[in-house]
Amino acid sequence: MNSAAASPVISVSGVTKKFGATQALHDVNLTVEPGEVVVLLGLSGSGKSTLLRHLDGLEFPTSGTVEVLGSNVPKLRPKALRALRGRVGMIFQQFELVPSLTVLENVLTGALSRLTGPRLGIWAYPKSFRLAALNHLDRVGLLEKAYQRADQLSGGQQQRVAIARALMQNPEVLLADEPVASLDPESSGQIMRLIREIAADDGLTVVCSLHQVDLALDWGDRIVGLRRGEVVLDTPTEGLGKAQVMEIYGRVTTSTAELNAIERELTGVPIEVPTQEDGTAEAADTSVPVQDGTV
Ligand SMILES: Nc1ncnc2c1ncn2[C@@H]1O[C@H](COP(=O)(O)OP(=O)(O)OP(=O)(O)O)[C@@H](O)[C@H]1O
Repeated sequence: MNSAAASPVISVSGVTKKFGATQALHDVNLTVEPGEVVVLLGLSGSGKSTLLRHLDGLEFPTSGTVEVLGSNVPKLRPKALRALRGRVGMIFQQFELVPSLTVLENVLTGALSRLTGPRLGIWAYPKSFRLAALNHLDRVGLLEKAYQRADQLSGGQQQRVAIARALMQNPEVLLADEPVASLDPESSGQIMRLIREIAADDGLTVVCSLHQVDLALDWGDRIVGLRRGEVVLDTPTEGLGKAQVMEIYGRVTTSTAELNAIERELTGVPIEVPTQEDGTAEAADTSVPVQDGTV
């Protein structure tokens, strides 16, 4: 193996991010190796989007370093940052398609970082790009929808278009910010399977934020749990159970109400937490083994 292949794709070190008085990230460290499929797991407001946005240079750290594909992201000049973004595909909870454009043209916009000047209409793109876009639509199972307006598609179909658009960049890294939060369970499963399939076929490194423990355990190679901007869990999913994930979240909170809220949001089902007289949760049962927890 050569040294380039052994280098991490993502290396976040000591990153703190403040938005005014709000500390969105606190001393975050994260290393992602080539081909890894990592889930960022956490509640709303735990810092998942902020961390993902640092990886694409959409946010810059207040302190700490962010390296992606060998580049020190905050230090990049605009042209180099654009070039890096061309190697990093991103998909979002709300798909972010242009509703009035056809599916095909939406996919083609994924190639804009490789072209110069504005492009209006599919005929403004070189033939090789149009063929590539059709090929990507075929991969996500939407070839027959190529000439429909994007807003005529279901949510799951729109997310497929967004994936095809990201593929148009020929990315090396795929970042997905709650990609199934707006979808029903069946479409969610299909989209998550599709992302894994494409990641395996194309050798992509994936970092995907989710808030459902079950989905994260089923889907990722590794879970990185965020809580109030801090990494409280970083472990392979193999052999890891939901109880262990919850136990770690339990160990980093002291309030019963907060723990119940975490359980409800992460799983949809509140658990009974024994309370002490002062209303705080009893110390977590440390008899449950925790793998590599960094709480
Ligand atoms: N541009 C911003 N300006 C001010 N505060 C922000 C900004 N972006 C994020 N925050 C704050 O930073 C914290 C982390 O937010 P972030 O969106 O990263 O969390 P999240 O885990 O992705 O949540 P969600 O799943 O709801 O998107 C929150 O308190 C949020 O209000």
